[in-house]
Amino acid sequence: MTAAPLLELRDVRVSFGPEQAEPVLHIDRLVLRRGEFLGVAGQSGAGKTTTGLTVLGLTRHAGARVTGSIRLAGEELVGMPERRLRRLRGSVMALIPQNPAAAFSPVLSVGTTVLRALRLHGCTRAEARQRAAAGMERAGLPAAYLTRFPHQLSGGQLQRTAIALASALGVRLLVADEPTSSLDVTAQAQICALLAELRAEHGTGVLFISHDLALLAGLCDRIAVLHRGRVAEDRPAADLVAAPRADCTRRLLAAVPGAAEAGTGVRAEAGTGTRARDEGGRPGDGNGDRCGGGGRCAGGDRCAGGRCAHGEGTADA
Ligand SMILES: Nc1ncnc2c1ncn2[C@@H]1O[C@H](COP(=O)(O)OP(=O)(O)OP(=O)(O)O)[C@@H](O)[C@H]1O
Repeated sequence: MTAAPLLELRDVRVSFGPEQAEPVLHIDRLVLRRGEFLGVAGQSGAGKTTTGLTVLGLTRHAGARVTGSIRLAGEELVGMPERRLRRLRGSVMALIPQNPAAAFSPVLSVGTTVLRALRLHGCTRAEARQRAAAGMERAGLPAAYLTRFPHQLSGGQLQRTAIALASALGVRLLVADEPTSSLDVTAQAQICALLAELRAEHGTGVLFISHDLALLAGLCDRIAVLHRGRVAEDRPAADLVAAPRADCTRRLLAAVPGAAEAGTGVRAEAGTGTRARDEGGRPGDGNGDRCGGGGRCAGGDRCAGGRCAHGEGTADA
């Protein structure tokens, strides 16, 4: 049985500037199901970020005109009053930005930001504290880090704190806009594994925006490739990278290091399958957890939450 769409975009057009301006984004249809990872790929300027921000109702702040239909769990977002949208952002959907510092005030401890967000969405003070600490623990960070200011955390730690908040809020939809592009491969793997845990625990659907097809291939169920604001192809990740149909997809694949030698097949190098713990967290066992990638992968079973992030297969393969 096919799961009902968590998010469905239909004939969505986004334009900036004068009334008669051509839309920079025109998506006929894009669907994300509950618990699904949908990769959104495309070269620079293709419309990836605009897609994510439009779903969250944030392009309107930049003066965009948005028409068409965006339904989240059946509720229409296009034209929704800002007040209601604000309530949904944080309780039902959230953004993990490329630069996590943007999500935190530089003059507040990250804990203050996290607790405020939780209180805003109905938690009592005690509940907020408990959920924030649990979220940090899940993200592999000591709860004591909540007392730190953003500049006292590394990019990866800050990104994990942002995900800890999303986890504490139990959001159903996460828009992750290039969340790992500024991180090293270990931190990248930690973020991917964390997102996969969110999926496993809350059934969170993730719109994962990246120009990195190898990363998306290892992490996502499906990938939609955008080209000049249109969906050029939208197919199961494995099929898309094995046999790309659109020229723009082929170009993105050609840009993956090593892809030229390996033909079109991309071996995703997204995760290492291990999740390091920062001091004060649960210590890793040094071996990493075992990978669920059908026994063919040397990673851990945290490797994208049972779905192998190494392009080797899936846990139940
Ligand atoms: N606020 C804005 N005003 C005018 N045009 C905009 C605005 N935001 C985005 N655009 C245009 O929309 C198009 C898509 O931009 P977008 O940032 O979504 O691309 P992208 O695929 O995320 O690119 P990148 O990978 O470089 O971040 C571009 O042509 C861009 O110039």
